[in-house]
Amino acid sequence: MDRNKEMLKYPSNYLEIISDGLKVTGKSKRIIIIGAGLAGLIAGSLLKAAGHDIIILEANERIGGRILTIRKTFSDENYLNAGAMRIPDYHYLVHAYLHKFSLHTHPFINETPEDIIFINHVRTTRQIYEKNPDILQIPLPPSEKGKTASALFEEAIHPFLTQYQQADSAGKKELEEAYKNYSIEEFLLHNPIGPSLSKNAVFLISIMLGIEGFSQGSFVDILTDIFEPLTQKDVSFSAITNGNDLLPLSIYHQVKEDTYLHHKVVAIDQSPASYVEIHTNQKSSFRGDFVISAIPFPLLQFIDIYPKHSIPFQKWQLIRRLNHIPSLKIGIEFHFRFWEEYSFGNAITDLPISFAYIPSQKDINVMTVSYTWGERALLWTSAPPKSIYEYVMKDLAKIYGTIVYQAFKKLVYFNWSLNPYSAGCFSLLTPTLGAAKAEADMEKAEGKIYFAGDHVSGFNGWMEGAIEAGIRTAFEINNK
Ligand SMILES: Cc1cc2nc3c(=O)[nH]c(=O)nc-3n(C[C@H](O)[C@H](O)[C@H](O)COP(=O)(O)OP(=O)(O)OC[C@H]3O[C@@H](n4cnc5c(N)ncnc54)[C@H](O)[C@@H]3O)c2cc1C
Ligand SMILES: O=C(O)C(=O)Cc1ccccc1
Repeated sequence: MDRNKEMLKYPSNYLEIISDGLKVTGKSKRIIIIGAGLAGLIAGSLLKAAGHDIIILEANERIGGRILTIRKTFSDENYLNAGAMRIPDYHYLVHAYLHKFSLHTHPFINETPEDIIFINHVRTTRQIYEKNPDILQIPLPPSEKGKTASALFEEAIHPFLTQYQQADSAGKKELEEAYKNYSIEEFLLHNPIGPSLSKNAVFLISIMLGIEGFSQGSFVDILTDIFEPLTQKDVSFSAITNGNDLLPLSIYHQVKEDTYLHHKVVAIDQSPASYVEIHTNQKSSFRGDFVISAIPFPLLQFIDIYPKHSIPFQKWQLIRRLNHIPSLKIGIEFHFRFWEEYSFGNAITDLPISFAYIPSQKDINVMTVSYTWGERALLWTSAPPKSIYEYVMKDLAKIYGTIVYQAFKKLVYFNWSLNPYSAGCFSLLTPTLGAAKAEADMEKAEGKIYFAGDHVSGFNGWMEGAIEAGIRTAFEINNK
């Protein structure tokens, strides 16, 4: 995929707005922003710098939303990015803000030849597997033998991807329309324009590419949007040294005195002609000219909006259905970095832990020992908390050896499905939802209500999307 195509998505001025701010129009407005995640903070900081009067209402005791760096549980400078953890090299808006705030980054270790693959009770390394894919002893038809999961996946999507990359925007829309009813799993099993794969090949691809939690996701959406960075071979990733929350915290310093924590918005009333009134759980209310909802769509269902029909039927249908998929991360601080002693890499497995990532920052002893999405995360949600240690360590020992028991120091986990401030991880479009999204015109403001957040962007599920939507809404209101 042409990584620069993402840049073509943006009006050229997004990067200028990050470096120079919005144009000062002299027409100061009061804007209420719901949510102090990345999107809300970006919108608030830009509007404030352009001379507007802003208020940010945040339900939680902290800012940052789904960027969550857990520190206090661990010793010394150790931390776990329990939410956003990696930044694709072509997410230009994120990188522009990292530059603006002089935040240091280091390469995020997404995959290495030393990664351990433990699938079908077979333990091997990525470099051995890539030379001999049949080592996993997964029953495959002759046409699929000797091919890696990536090769099988690339063969299956190549015809579509070639057409899509060569098409102009009208052609892309036609292709999206033609294949909008396929889930990723359905496309791979009953490929309309390429080789169909066996069930076992789709199983293998799901495990190796992490789409197991997304199997019912829209083929078009997964390939062209949400999963794109993870399925392209030549994408590199980075992470903010000492924790990804340093990005929202850097922005927060600019709007701290305008932000109310512990203020959960419970109602938006845009009935009055000349203002919108926001009510919170603190029995306080705030009036403004406009409001930016920078919270996940699922949570908007808990907010009363007046007049009821000020949100069109199609958009309410989407708000109700654009649920966030489950996700759970488990981190362990170890007494010593055993992975360095044995040159171990990350882990990819069909065991319950699914993915494990060794820390990319060299002096950190905290490993992400399990990262799951979708139904794989639900398995952990069902586990009694006191069993999590036992289940995790059993899997880790199979992959890294019993050294993990000697090295163990402290375990922490974060279940995004049980998080009242996000209702899960991020939204996943199913084929029918893709159509509903197009109909609902998600980005369009409804009266005085503007919509920001990764879910109303070209980068759903990524910080890039939160920034894009934050800039878009600030830009639109500033020009009113
Ligand atoms: C497990 C996980 C892994 C991820 N990995 C990556 C990654 O590697 N790279 C990447 O780029 N992105 C990743 N993401 C996605 C990224 O974190 C999000 O896209 C981004 O942080 C979303 O920002 P946002 O401002 O749109 O929403 P949020 O961060 O969800 O912010 C919404 C805010 O609104 C607040 N809120 C909710 N309801 C109310 C209410 N009623 N009143 C007031 N406030 C309210 C919440 O407390 C929250 O602070 C990951 C996310 C998760 C969960
Ligand atoms: O990189 C990650 O781990 C994320 O969660 C981002 C993401 C977003 C959407 C699909 C897969 C990964």
